[in-house]
Amino acid sequence: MPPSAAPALADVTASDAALRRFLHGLPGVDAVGLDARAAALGTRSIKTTAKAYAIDLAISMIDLTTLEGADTAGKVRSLCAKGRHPDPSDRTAPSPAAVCVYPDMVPVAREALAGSGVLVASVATAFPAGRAPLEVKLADVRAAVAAGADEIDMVIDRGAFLSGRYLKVFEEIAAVRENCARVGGGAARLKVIFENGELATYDNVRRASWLAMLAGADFIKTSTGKVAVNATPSNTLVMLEAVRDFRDATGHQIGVKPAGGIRTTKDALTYLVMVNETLGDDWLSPHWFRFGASGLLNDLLMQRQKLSSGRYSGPDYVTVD
Ligand SMILES: O=C[C@H](O)COP(=O)(O)O
Repeated sequence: MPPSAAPALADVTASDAALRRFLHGLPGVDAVGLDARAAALGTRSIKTTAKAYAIDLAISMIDLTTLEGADTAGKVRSLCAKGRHPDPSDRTAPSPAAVCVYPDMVPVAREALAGSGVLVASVATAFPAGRAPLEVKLADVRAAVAAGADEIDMVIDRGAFLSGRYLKVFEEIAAVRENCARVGGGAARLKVIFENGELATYDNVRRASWLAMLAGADFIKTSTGKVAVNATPSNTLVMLEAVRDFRDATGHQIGVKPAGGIRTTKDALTYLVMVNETLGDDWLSPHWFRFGASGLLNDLLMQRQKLSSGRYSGPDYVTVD
């Protein structure tokens, strides 16, 4: 429980039963209204001047990701080079927030990004399925942190969540958080991935959001990018509302990271409009909002070039993805 959590929330994690009562007592999500709201926000138009600003903001919010079994040190180095200088012809192009890799690639990314200001994020906890004993998951986290990860992206135990064992999920997140501590002080920021596509209902997404925030998540993240349904405007909107309500209740601000399947500038701008309308300026920074994406950066760079030069340079021009 965050230290200054409101007294009304102080007891909700004391037992499985209390946690279940609390999570099932949250207001139900009106799925029809939610989908309509998310769709309406997607139709907003943005002025050209605001668009240039929004594109740069979106670039700065990317966790530039490669999470493939076939990843090599060479591929990770190329991605990091792109993170340092996304547009070699225009040094004013901002860098993404982080490069996100598997734990064994953290030392490679750490070295390649040294001094760049681009963070190293690592998935951990037996990503993406999370099917391993807790000790194995915690060792995964410790190894990534020891190798220099600035951020850890963990997956929740969806089997436990879906069978109502909320306290198990809570305790696992809390244990991972403890293991994010760095020797010598400080801690990696913790992003908690729900895999919304497996949670089946928006009510479950809302419950998972509160559960993760109560357990000490710094960020809540929609998806691994490895299942059929990943981030959607609707399931992200549920999470935006949850972080808003959690801050109202506790004073703690939590970040949000939609991930998986976000590939176009139009998609990214839809999410930024949603953040702005739901949460306002306080979340419009890479510290509080991220896109987990492998292919979004190139489209944003192409749109950025189009805005400044009036023409597209084409996908080959913006290099590796
Ligand atoms: O967390 C990031 C996702 O794994 C990236 O998914 P994507 O390849 O669909 O962009």
